[in-house]
Amino acid sequence: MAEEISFDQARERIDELKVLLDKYSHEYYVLDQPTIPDEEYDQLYRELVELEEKYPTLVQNDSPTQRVGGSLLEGFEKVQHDIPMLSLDNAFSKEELQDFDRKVSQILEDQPYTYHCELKMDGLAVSLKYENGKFKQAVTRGNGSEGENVTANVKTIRSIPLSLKEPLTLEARGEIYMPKSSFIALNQQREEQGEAVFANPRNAAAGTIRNLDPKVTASRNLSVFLYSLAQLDGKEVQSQSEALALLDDLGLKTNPERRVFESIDEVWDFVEEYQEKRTELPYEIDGIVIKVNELDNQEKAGFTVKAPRWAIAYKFPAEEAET
Ligand SMILES: NC(=O)c1cnc(N)c2cc(Br)sc12
Repeated sequence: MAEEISFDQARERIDELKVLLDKYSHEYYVLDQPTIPDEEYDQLYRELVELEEKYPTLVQNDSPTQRVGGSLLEGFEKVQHDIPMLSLDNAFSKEELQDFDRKVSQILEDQPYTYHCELKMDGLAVSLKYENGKFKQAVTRGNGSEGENVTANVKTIRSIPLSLKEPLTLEARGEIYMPKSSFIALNQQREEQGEAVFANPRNAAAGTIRNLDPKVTASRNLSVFLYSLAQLDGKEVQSQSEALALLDDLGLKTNPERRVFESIDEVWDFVEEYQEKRTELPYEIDGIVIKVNELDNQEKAGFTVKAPRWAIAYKFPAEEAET
């Protein structure tokens, strides 16, 4: 029997365990570079559960044990986005990318600019809000102006930290997705249980996020890639590449397959590179997102009614159905 531990000793140990478990969780789920065996993580986690059971008043809202809520959800309340979640104009050829570049060059009146290229995830778009560094709310894109509050389900996604490495208030946006391997395993399980299978990982992720039981969501191994900062208090960034570097520094998960280029021809090389590589990636992508990198240039370019003038999505040709 473990010797009796006092309230103050328990509080100290709970704080230590939270720091350790957050660190190991970041290494495993965000960096994909675990430094301890799973058994050691599980042992620390069990110790935290026991201490919190012994002293319930010491349970913190952002404790790793608080990810999966107990109760079934009634539904999803509607939430207005402070800033609309717009879609992107599409390009389907190198010539259309060159047209886009000519327009950007004209709008920026030949001021220097660079392009930030990122993978276009095939998942579901989500907005994450943190207040003073604490995870507060997750909302789906919905119709762009209004989405659904999916906080309880998103809280179960281990690659989404419940607290940031700095106490900042911000809104980060990205894509929730289901890795290909998890999609295959889930469909096998559903087939064995005589349930309808999901058509693709995007539908599986969307169906999982819209499930009314957070325990089901927690069991489905969803992940996230964040790709934009919609709001940021108390810090300044000058470019998209700096914004993503800040997300990394705060402990948020971003996609590492990204690069800055000076010309649309180099962008096209990147597009062709990933059109080849996409089948080897552990998640589905359906194109490349190309953004003017400098935020002052983005501001100068502005938006049309439905999309930014400073970004475009190159869509890969639909993959031949695997025979
Ligand atoms: N990297 C990105 O910006 C990105 C990736 N994947 C996506 N499905 C989307 C959608 C918009 Br809108 S942006 C974006």
